[in-house]
Amino acid sequence: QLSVSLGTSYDTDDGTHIMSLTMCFAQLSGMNDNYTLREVKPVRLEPVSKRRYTSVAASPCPNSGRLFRTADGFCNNILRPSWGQSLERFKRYVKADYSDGKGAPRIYSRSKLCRKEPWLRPRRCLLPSARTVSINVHPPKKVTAEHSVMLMQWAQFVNNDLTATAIQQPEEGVSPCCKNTKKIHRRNQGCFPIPIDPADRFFKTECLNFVRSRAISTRITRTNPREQQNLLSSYLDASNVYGSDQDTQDRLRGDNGRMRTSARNLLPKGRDGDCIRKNAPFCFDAGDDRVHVFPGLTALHTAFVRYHNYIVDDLKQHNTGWDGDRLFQETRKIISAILQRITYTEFLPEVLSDATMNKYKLKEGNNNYQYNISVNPSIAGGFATAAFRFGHTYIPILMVIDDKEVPSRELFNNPQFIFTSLKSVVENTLSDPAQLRDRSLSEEITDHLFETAMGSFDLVAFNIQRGRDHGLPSYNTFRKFCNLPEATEFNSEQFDQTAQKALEKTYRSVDDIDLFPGVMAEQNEKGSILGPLFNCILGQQFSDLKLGDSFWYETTDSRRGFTRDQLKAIKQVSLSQILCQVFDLNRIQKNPFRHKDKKVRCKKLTGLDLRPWYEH
Ligand code: HEM
Ligand SMILES: [Ca+2]
Repeated sequence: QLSVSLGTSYDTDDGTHIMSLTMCFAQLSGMNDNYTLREVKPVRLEPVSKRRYTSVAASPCPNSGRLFRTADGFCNNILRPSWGQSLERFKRYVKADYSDGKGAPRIYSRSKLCRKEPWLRPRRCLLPSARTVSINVHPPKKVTAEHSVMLMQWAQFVNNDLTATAIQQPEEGVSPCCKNTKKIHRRNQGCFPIPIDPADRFFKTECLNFVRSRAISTRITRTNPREQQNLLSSYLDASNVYGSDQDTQDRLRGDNGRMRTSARNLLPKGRDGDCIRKNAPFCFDAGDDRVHVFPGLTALHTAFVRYHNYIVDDLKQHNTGWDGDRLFQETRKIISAILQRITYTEFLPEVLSDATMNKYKLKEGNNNYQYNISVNPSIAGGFATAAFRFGHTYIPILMVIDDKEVPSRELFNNPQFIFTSLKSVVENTLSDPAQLRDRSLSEEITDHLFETAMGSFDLVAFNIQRGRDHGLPSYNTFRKFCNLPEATEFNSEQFDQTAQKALEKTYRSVDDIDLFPGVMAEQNEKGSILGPLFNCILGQQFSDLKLGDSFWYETTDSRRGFTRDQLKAIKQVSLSQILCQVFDLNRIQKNPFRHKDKKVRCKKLTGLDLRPWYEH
């Protein structure tokens, strides 16, 4: 079923090849025959984050005059300039757990039961296949949520501002991965295929191809184990709109501070192989290359490029002395601030409990934001590889577009409806329900992800396998990190009865439970759609992203922040109002994340008052 052609690859400094996940999937699924990789620039082998300056004077970062964010996040922290910069390593909240202590995936059970004959050397048991965990612990169930598909889309849009893991290409001769099933568990190389049971409900192959994430360093030891690399600036800085490096930013920029667009004010034309182009005239270009993954996501990218241009056009009229650079940077700063504010004041309260919002100081303050230069704003593995993947549970089974039901499997990576029916995509992203946040996930993503004639994938199995690839410790280890009691038995009270049974059927030991299934199986915390461990990991990461960002929108540093009046104006804007404005809607829910919320006339919502930016 899966015959794989790996196409072109790019050599980096160290001779390995990297690409992002979408590219990898596109290739593995044979999405496009003439698929070629976007050029990947040579990558620093060693992160420079060990470098620490003890004084502002010694730091290479400017610290006077009017300051704007760099494209890649460099120098946001003037003493640790590479913290949060694109191409840096993921940080870890909990020490890595590799099966060889260095970099081989976590594959062995803690259980001692696998010695068949007592006189022989005990044999270590393997963990269950990630596909088996997916089938047993995350079966499909059709229950819709009070939340709209827009909540799922915002989560993904934010995610694509924060994290994209660099993927290694399998070595020549090793690919396709599945040809080497015999030794799969012992490999510390590019391939780590997911075994499939012959009785699998859907897949008829022996295994699913899986390419390991790129190791940031080739010098791996027990004290310096394998680490993964984030291709994005980790800051919530609208890098999904503007790119995570200067070249991408330059490519996306138009004249006079504007962003480039294409006919009918859509995103600019990108490279042919970046999407399924069957019925679309072209693929788009955007700050993050996963822009086509779902129509609502493409719509949000379109929304913020349009909004950028709207602001630039207004400021240009009033500040005739500003050149294109100034117009661009001032607007980019407003857009990043609005993205931060929507995320922390509109989105997070929908998913985290009030207690978590308070504990991690995630609520908007009153002129009392304190930047903390010793907080590392990089993304943690446990967040990217498990916790923030909670959004996958929300992916709908279908979407209504132009009054027709379209199964999600036909929407992945397919931009055709953006060209034909953008307004309908937006309206239905707002009014269609998301799937309920529970441990079940739809077959659209567990059997039919990125489906083509060549085959398809299981996203849940990938989440679990990715965790093992990254040496992510088990669920219980993270419970300990969060000061939560560890599960000692499968019938621990944080799981409901059916989840207990599913976990027990799948794992030999409670200490084997992978983070993703464990956290997904937890019962929700009061006032949250997520359990306590989710609340802790997400709370901690969003706290780091806020306290460790010297350009945080509420900063009182006059060189990096806004004036009082500007901030006041920013605090009037809402996601609903922006969507109304850029898509010319008539009515919308005040809360775009709840599909049943009462709709109001768009005219009633307050927009961004740009007068505080006018220079006269
Ligand atoms: C239409 C919906 C979506 C599809 C088809 C999709 C697909 C994928 C795929 C294929 C991966 C890579 C898996 C791997 O090999 O490790 C991934 C990663 C990820 N997804 Fe999704 N996803 C969707 C929505 C979401 C949503 C709503 C969220 C919520 C926040 C989310 C969060 C993540 C995260 C955090 C990662 C890891 C990113 C990285 O560091 O590389 N995804 N997704
Ligand atoms: Ca970013």
